[in-house]
Amino acid sequence: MKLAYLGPEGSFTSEIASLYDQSYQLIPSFSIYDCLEKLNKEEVDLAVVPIENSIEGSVNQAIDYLYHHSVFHIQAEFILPIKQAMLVHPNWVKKLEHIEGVRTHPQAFSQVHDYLTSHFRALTFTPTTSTSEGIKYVSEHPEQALLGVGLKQTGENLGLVCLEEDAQKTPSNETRFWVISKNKEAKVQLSKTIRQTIMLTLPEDQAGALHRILSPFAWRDINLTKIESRPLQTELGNYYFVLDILVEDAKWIEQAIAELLYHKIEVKNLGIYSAYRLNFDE
Ligand SMILES: O=C(O)C(=O)C[C@]1(C(=O)O)C=C[C@@H](O)C=C1
Repeated sequence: MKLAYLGPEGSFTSEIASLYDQSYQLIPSFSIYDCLEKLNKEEVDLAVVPIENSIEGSVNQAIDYLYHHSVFHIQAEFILPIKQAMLVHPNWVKKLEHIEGVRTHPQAFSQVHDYLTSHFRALTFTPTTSTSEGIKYVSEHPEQALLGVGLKQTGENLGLVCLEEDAQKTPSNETRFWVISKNKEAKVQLSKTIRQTIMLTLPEDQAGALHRILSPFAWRDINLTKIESRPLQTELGNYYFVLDILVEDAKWIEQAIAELLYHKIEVKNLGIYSAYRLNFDE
């Protein structure tokens, strides 16, 4: 069985992929879109993708793909602490004033933007499909005065020097990842947090839409951990909604969903899954 992840090896996503289930063959993929396409075309059994970061918010490419394509099931959620290391080729360690650019994933770039502006002059930012892709480029181009950003270990394995281990804006930087399947529903394991995610589409021009979405949950005392609207990509002003629900009693959630359906709200159910917070420092 195969599991697609955002590669190359050494990305934050690969950390999750390699600890998920050792029996899967890991398939590094070029982008989040590519991972989910492989899953949708059933070339792999699972895909692991980043969903949300505590500094930068949702990973829209992943959320939108799940809404616009097929039926997917979330198998599990992992929350990983993210330490963004600032990495440079040894050639440039003593000549940091010559650094001209940074090559990394846009999420990582935003997370370390403050560090870059306070330590370097204006740098050219070149987006890469993952942090590990950027780090690999920096290590393979010693003649270019560049910085890579991402996992310290990935940089050091490729011969780069770490200038700063924790270059992100805030000390608590975390990213949520989902392990996703296409046809297989999740077997929910016992965990501290059990969540359910649904995506909602409203009938056109409904007055009090947000109220209609929230009230079935509010009066049943169901805890929502996130609500977000995303453009439907039809025309300006049309949205779909993503709700993360804390599962305490699944029966009440079923009833709330039935109420939504009664109001002609379309519900795409990504299922009930266990959520785990990882901390490698403990
Ligand atoms: O580029 C990586 O290493 C990834 O795994 C992607 C990703 C993301 O898209 O959010 C994952 C965690 C960090 O927030 C930065 C980048």
